[in-house]
Parts: sequence; structure tokens; C-alpha cells
Amino acid sequence: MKYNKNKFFNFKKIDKIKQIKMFKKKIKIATRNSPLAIIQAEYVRKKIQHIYPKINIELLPVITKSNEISKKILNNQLNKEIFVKNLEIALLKKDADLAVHSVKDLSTKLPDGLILTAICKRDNPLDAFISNNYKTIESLIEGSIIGTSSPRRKSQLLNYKKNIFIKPIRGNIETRLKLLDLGKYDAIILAVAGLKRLGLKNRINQIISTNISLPSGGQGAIGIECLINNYKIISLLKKINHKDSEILIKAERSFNKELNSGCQLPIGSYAKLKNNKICLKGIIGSINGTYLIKGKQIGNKQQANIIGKKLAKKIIKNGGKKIIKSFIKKKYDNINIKTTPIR
Ligand SMILES: NCc1[nH]cc(CCC(=O)O)c1CC(=O)O
Repeated sequence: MKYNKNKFFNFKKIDKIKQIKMFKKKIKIATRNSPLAIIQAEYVRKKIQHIYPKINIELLPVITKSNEISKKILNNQLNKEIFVKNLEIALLKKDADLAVHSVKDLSTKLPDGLILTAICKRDNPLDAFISNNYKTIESLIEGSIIGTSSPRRKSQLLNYKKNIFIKPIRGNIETRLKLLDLGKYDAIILAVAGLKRLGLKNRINQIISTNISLPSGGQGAIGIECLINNYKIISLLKKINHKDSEILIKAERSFNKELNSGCQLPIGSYAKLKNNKICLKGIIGSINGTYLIKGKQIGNKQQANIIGKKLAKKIIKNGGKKIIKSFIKKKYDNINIKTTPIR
């Protein structure tokens, strides 16, 4: 598939296009079929409905066939891409008018003809520590088994505590909580935002500090994608776009893009506004957490893309390059490789 640059739609351009007064009577929202995805799509539906009470808005849950899903833990990233791709096909085939995504699952390169049009007001972007045995991440004892399939979380956790085990975990949020409750893990790590949206906030023991786990770019944000030339939908989505969230996400995604984060490279990026300026933090880690390269870049709100690129370049220069190279060569830092005990 050909890809174009991941540009956000320039809303000023649309203002120049004649205001389209009437929308078609029915809008279809493509969504994944998971409980979290449906809740997020419902949220977007309500936002649009609030502004346009007369439009009929329908959810189109897109089912990914089980034979499309890889059972290999390492292909976690690939699975995310398959889920996203199926929504994008629905847009390109015009089966749906817009697709609702968790921004963090969305590649920094979108297929030709599609655009990330709007970002909803971002929820808590941080990671959560969930356990039935330990109140905090600090209190984990030697040999504890932590469930996560995210290379980013794994690298940072192993760097923080050397004597724990990271064991892959699959399935949606509810499945993962069940596996925890069955005693397969001492703790698991999930995004705060997803748990909140599912009404499972009570399962969170601790919100993990960004010093221990810098979140994934886009975490906690809902993004809406549509056809690049669907001006009616674009002007409608413009009204639910949250400008500050859009800017922060732009900085994070620009950082990710510069590092070509499509692969399973352990990277994190987190932007927040401080005194009306973007403050972006980024991290690259080696697979087993032996090395972490961190960096920070501050700049004004108009420069989100530049800030992301600058920070990526800085981190590459400060040792990130070595990590990426060894990652690509699949040499990894074999020092301290741990075998996970089976439960
Ligand atoms: N990788 C799956 C995924 N994609 C988005 C979220 C949570 C919601 C969000 O970040 O907006 C999750 C689950 C998790 O990481 O716990």
C-alpha cells in the first residue's frame, strides 16, 4: 500500500471552502468490535449528535476474522495494524464515513486518501499498575511476574526493577484482568484511559509516574479518521476537534514518526502544555531495559511537528542510534535475559 505523509488536516483550508449547510441524513462510524472500541465510538457519536441532533448516526462494528489474527506474541503490533487496516478499508470502500481509533494504535503513516481529522479531548495518558497482591509498583518483590506485551512497558519496567519477570499477555482489557485474577501474573500494566472508559477505574492500584513509565505517543486520545476529500465530514469533525489535544498528539506522533516506530521498538513520548508551551518528553529503550535514552524538548504551540523531530534527533544522537541499530540487527542486549517462570 502507498502511504502519504501523516499530515493533520488544515482546518483553515476548509473554512475557505463554501460552508456546507446540509449533511446527509445518515452517518456511519466504523469501529472495532471490542467493548472499549464501542464505548469510544459511542462517545464520538454522542459528540456529533450533540451538535447535529437531526443526523442519524450509526455504528458499524468491523469484525476482524480470527484467521487474520496472529497468535504470535511478537506480532502484537501486526495485530493492531490489522484491526486498524480493516477500519480503513471500510472508509476507502465508503462503507463508513468516519473511523474512530485509539490514537496510540494508529500508525504514523496513514494510507493514501485518508486523514486523521480530529482528536477528542485527551483523557489521562498514563499507565496504570494493577495487582491483587501489591499496592504499588515500588513494593513488587524479587521474582514478581508482570504481564505486558508492550516492548515500551517491558523495557522501562525492567530498567526500573531488575529482578522481576515480564510475561506476555494477550486479549482485550477484560481478558487480561481475568488472567490476573486467575493468578497467572502478580501484576499487569494497562492504560489508565481504557480502564476509566470501561468503568474499571477501581481496578487501578496506582497511576505510574512518567519517571518510571513514559506512556506511548497518543495514549489516552481518541482520533477520528476519514477520507481526505470528504469535506462534509471534515467540517463536521472540525467541531469536535480539541485543539490542545491535537497539538500534543501532533508533537508525540512527529517524534514517533521520526523514529519510524512502526516496528516493536521500545519508545515512549508524552507531551503536555506548560505555560502555554509544548513540553515533550521522549524515550528509547533497549529490549531488556539495560539502556534507556531519555530527552525533553520545549517549544511553542505552532511548532508541534518540529519539536517532535528535534527531540527524536537529539535522542538518536545521545545513544538512541545504537539501540535502533542493535534492534534492527536483532542483536538486542542479551545481557540479563531472563526466562519467565511458568504459572
Ligand atoms: N494497545 C491496546 C490499547 N489501545 C488503546 C488502549 C487504551 C486506551 C487509550 O490509550 O486511549 C489500549 C489498552 C491498553 O494499553 O491498556
